[in-house]
Amino acid sequence: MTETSKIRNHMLGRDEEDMGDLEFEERGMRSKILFKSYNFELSLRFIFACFWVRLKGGNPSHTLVKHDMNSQFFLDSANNCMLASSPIIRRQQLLIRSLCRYQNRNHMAETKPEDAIAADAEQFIRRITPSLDPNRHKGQAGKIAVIGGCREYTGAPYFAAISALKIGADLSHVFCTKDAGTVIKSYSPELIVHPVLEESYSVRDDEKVSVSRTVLAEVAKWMERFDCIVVGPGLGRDPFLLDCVREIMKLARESSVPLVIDGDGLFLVTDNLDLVRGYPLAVLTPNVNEYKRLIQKVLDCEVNDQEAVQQLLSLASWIDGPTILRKGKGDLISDGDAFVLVNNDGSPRRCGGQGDILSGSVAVFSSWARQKASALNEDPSNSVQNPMVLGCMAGAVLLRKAAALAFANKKRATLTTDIIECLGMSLEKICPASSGQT
Ligand SMILES: NC(=O)C1=CN([C@@H]2O[C@H](COP(=O)(O)OP(=O)(O)OC[C@H]3O[C@@H](n4cnc5c(N)ncnc54)[C@H](OP(=O)(O)O)[C@@H]3O)[C@@H](O)[C@H]2O)[C@@H](O)CC1
Ligand SMILES: Nc1ncnc2c1ncn2[C@@H]1O[C@H](COP(=O)(O)OP(=O)(O)OP(=O)(O)O)[C@@H](O)[C@H]1O
Ligand SMILES: [Mg+2]
Repeated sequence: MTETSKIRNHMLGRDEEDMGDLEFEERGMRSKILFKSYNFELSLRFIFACFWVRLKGGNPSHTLVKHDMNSQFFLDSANNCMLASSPIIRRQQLLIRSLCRYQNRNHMAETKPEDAIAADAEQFIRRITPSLDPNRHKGQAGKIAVIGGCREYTGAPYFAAISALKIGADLSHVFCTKDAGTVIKSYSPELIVHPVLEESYSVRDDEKVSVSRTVLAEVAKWMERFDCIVVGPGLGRDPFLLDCVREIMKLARESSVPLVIDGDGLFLVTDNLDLVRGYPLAVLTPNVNEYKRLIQKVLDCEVNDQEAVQQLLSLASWIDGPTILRKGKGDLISDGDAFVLVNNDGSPRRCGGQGDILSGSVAVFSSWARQKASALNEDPSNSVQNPMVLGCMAGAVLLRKAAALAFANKKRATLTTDIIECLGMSLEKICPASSGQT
């Protein structure tokens, strides 16, 4: 008998008719069970049934109980049950209420909440950006790697990697396919390019195992030197290539190297959620399509913009660790606990590549935030100060400022390279190079 059948049987008890308005689904991955009910009592009965079944040896790894829009229970793999009264849920609700208040106040034109949020974010950027101290050596301001770049896409990994340098990282590497290597090198001598990845068309079936090992070894040599790895810009969807990248991600996780996952990296992760599940050093940066796929896969429903905040919190709770930055007109960020909306002015141009700038920026800022947190001995498990959330917030604010500045200069002709050129000036306005802050 499956765990869900046991739970269902236990819940049914004597009075089967009480189960009237239940929606009960068994999910494929790791016996996830989603239970929705508008009946509070039934939700509680479900939780007790789960505990009972687990006590008897069952172990559904994640159980989400939704009881209308106002409360939610989440049982994690350690059988900890977050009830509606838990601090985490209370904080979620508080943040949602604050957001609503902001929206209302905005309607009444009393204050501009986006300005207030942007000001907080700018203060935070000032706090984490390292000073240009002559005593620091190369590498201390960040070593970033981008895994991406194939025959079709050479722009995306370049945009991500060069943005990291323009913001202030010391070294930026790109791991791409052989075809893409020379092209990316020719865009910039600043990037360290490793053309080590292979696509199916260039590898015979009988070579695949050994080629895959070689690729992993090539990346492994460098792995622990990186402060953050961006996986996915311009990676493409070749199955052999994605298999190799999956192994690289496992290795990065074993080595506790933070990951920013974007573009085709999200395509890979959406079908292999265990790569990031329970990993708080991962950031997912989905665009509209990528978010839709994630929501369908994880929550098994459609994107609901009326409940955007709640849905993002649920998604992050399910994935249990990573921070999610949902890109769009406003950038929504959550790690399942904290929630941030970034919506300072950007550019009305939607040219391709802006998400790539963002992924490189988030990699740098989250590395700086982690560095600052460890220098101050801040508790990294305190998610109010989750450096990955703060890195997302800083990256989104800066990208939008740079995009606004580029648009002011170039109008309809604004391209991604123009925005990259404005990163330095935008950061300078927030955090002047001569300010000497530490
Ligand atoms: N200058 C550059 O080099 C730039 C390169 N870029 C790079 O492009 C890559 C894709 O990112 P994107 O943002 O275009 O994908 P997105 O909006 O999810 O999909 C749009 C539609 O296309 C489809 N589709 C995509 N890939 C497909 C495939 N291989 N084969 C078949 N279908 C595919 C997709 O279909 P679906 O995902 O629904 O299956 C959806 O309908 C990614 O690596 C990104 O980094 C960008 O960063 C921009 C600048
Ligand atoms: N409607 C909008 N108004 C203002 N800014 C936006 C809007 N949509 C997106 N952005 C900004 O552009 C950034 C990139 O979002 P976008 O949806 O273009 O990503 P993407 O599709 O992954 O980009 P890429 O072409 O690099 O793959 C967002 O983080 C946001 O700051
Ligand atoms: Mg993208």
